[in-house]
Amino acid sequence: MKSQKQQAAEETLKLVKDGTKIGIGSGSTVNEFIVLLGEAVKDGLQIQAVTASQQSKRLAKQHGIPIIDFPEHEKLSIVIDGADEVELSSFQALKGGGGSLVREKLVAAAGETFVLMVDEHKIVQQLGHFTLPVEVIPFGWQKTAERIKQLGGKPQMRKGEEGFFISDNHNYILDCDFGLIKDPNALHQSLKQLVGVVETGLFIDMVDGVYVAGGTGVRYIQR
Ligand SMILES: O=C(CO)[C@H](O)[C@H](O)COP(=O)(O)O
Repeated sequence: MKSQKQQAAEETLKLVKDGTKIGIGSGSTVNEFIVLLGEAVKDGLQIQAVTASQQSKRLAKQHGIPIIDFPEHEKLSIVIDGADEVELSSFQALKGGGGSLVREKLVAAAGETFVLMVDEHKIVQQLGHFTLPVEVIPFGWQKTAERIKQLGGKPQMRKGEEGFFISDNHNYILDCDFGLIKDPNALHQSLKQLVGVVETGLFIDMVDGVYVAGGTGVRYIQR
């Protein structure tokens, strides 16, 4: 039997059109999508893809998907990604559980359409059950953590296999508990103003649609 992640990935694949350039995010749901996309490429689908993480790039290459560098001047027709939480009344999303939030946001911003694939437990009334990943510059990170505390967050350094987790951009991730987030945009703006913060996992006004997989199948919710 197919998992909810596989079902969501299968539906999302139908949005990928022949002859286009697409963006691919990261995470376990995206991994399912990459496997299916690889099969479609073997069956003749012609696409080129930009990946938002080294891990997605490796997997995409293994599955025969043609990879291109980040496009400087062109738009990607669609960008597909997973998420840790989505709030559907305003279509704000929280991402970065896999630590690739900066590149995911850059790739998403280059897309004409940005679509998420999630299973239903990731749909929330208010973001913030999942701690908010914030990518920070390693230099002086303790001071950056102090500044985040002054905004009301409880930052925890993310750990990797050996010591601190290091992002693809050679930065650290602070997983910050702000409780339930009443105003995601205001929090995102406040964090972005702090010295040492590179990016937050709040994806504000970026999401165009969400495939939600649940017990009764997959539904598409358009913004
Ligand atoms: O933001 C992400 C990685 O930085 C992922 O999209 C998010 O963590 C969801 O992952 P998964 O599909 O494994 O649940």
